[in-house]
Amino acid sequence: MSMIAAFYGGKSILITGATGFMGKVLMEKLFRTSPDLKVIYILVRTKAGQTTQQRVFQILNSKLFEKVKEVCPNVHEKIRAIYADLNQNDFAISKEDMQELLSCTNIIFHCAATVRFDDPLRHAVQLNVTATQQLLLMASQMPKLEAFIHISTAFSNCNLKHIDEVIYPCPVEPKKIIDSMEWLDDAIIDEITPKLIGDRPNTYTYTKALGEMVVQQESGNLNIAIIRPSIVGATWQEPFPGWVDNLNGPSGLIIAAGKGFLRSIRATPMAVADLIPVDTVVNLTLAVGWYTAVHRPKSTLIYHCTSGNFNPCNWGKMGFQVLATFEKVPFERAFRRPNADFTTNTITSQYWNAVSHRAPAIIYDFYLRLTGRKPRMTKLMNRLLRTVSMLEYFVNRSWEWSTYNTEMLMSELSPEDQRVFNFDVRQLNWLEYIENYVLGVKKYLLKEDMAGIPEAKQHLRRLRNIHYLFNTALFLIAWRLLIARSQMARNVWFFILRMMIFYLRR
Ligand SMILES: CCCCCCCCCCCCCCCCCCCCCCCCCCCCCC(=O)SCCNC(=O)CCNC(=O)[C@H](O)C(C)(C)COP(=O)(O)OP(=O)(O)OC[C@H]1O[C@@H](n2cnc3c(N)ncnc32)[C@H](O)[C@@H]1OP(=O)(O)O
Ligand SMILES: NC(=O)C1=CN([C@@H]2O[C@H](COP(=O)(O)OP(=O)(O)OC[C@H]3O[C@@H](n4cnc5c(N)ncnc54)[C@H](OP(=O)(O)O)[C@@H]3O)[C@@H](O)[C@H]2O)C=CC1
Repeated sequence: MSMIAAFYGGKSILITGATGFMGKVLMEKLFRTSPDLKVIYILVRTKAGQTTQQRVFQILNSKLFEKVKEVCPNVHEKIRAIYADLNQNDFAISKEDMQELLSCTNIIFHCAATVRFDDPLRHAVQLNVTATQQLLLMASQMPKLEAFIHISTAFSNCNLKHIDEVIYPCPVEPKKIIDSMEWLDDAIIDEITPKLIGDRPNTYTYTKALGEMVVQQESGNLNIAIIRPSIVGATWQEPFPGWVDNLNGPSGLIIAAGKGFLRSIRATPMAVADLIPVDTVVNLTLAVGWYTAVHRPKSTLIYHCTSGNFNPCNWGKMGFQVLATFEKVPFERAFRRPNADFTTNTITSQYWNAVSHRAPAIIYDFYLRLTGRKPRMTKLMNRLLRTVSMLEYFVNRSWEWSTYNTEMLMSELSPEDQRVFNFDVRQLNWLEYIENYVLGVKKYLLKEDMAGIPEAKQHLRRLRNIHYLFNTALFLIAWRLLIARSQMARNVWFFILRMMIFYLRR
């Protein structure tokens, strides 16, 4: 019997960010392994015209939850969606709901965040810092609370090369930042943002670091732990391999590469690609919840959920395997044939951007105009290149994360828990994982059918022929222009012709 699964039995669990990528997998695993849990409260806002109930209905009816429905047929009765907006005071939770949350909650998993790299500082602070502070305040009023688990990121201190499982102070106190957001206007905030974030690449990593400081400062008597995952990718094993439902991290780039939009990138092939499957993060999170509640460590423990020091893989190897998978299972209606040119040089990268990305987009838009359609490719390409430029920071550096606490926890688990809540990435076969990841992107993000593979392969052959034709035409035009202008080129051309005739006559 799994001790961790048994621990969550009969518990009332509060999850923020349950509608997000990680939140959904966390809920799924909880219901599947502890179907006798009492209730999962989830804080949900309305979005895209959907009520909170409709959003929950959609999640429960997704493929991700198919196994859960077998194990826990009354899952819809055990999930209690509470309307909440983490940007509002008291999260805009009704009095009755708040009362229920305060009096019943046993465990909190705080996953909600804005993960956008380009969010204005005010918004990122509101969600990643102020909301965390408010949630801690709520937690301090919960008499039955056993553990508060905060999800941060391994990149909250990405300005350092070696990162320990400790909280590093930021030069300006989070409280001062929160206060200043109240009275500074947007223009001034924009102006001081680069100074505040310092040598971090974006507001996301900066505000996640501030969030950790808030956790440390406001922890009071609470039992708290912080988990720092690196780049979270599709599921490795559970509930099935390759599940992914958003474009963050590598997923969007896999689409862009598979559809032939992205063919080169400024990336260091030997840099460690610190990907971590989402089910691994969830298993560690649940194990940490159990350990924190049962063993009540004296101080706030931080757990790095990373792969680099256990089972390193580099971007070069990953890119290669992604391309190999595209050969077997190509994406439909590609713009160009997939390719992967890695360059570490900024000038070469700009050259490839012009030749491989912008020029084909301009030519295609010209073709759309000629055929009476609205040009769109240049705009799309500009957006993609902007996204890529934001991710480049993470594919040109390697970090070392110490994993003392994570290893300690692994050794504390019974063999059964090590199996059911496996977070040992040493067992992960990267080539297999990447292949499943690409397949998952095709199935669950692009919603493409495997029956379309022969047609997709045929389309790629057509693109290859167009490519050869285009290059031959370009060469002939260039050569014709050269011959018209240079005696030397004419001499070479006639020499080649004479040689060809000579050999043909023999
Ligand atoms: C698995 C192996 C990977 C190999 C890669 C495959 C390629 C192989 C061969 C290719 C050849 C080239 C070689 C490439 C190989 C190099 C490897 C690259 C991979 C890796 C990169 C990962 C780095 C991630 C680092 C993460 C570190 C921190 C981790 C965290 O803690 S948090 C989670 C990470 N957060 C994010 O990823 C958020 C990023 N997104 C944003 O910040 C924003 O969305 C934005 C990018 C700034 C864009 O904002 P906009 O306002 O402009 O637009 P919007 O959000 O509305 O979206 C616009 C359209 O763009 C689409 N889109 C959104 N996000 C992405 C994305 N990440 N990638 C691609 N496209 C994206 C969005 O859907 C919109 O589309 P539309 O609706 O059609 O317009
Ligand atoms: N994905 C990754 O690569 C990594 C993620 N992390 C961390 O993991 C955690 C989960 O990330 P992930 O699941 O990928 O992120 P997602 O963007 O998929 O999910 C974010 C969640 O936060 C919720 N949320 C955002 N704003 C509000 C709001 N104002 N009120 C209520 N809820 C809100 C979202 O709700 P809604 O659906 O309504 O938008 C969603 O449920 C985050 O803390 C992130 O920092 C750490 C390392 C890597």
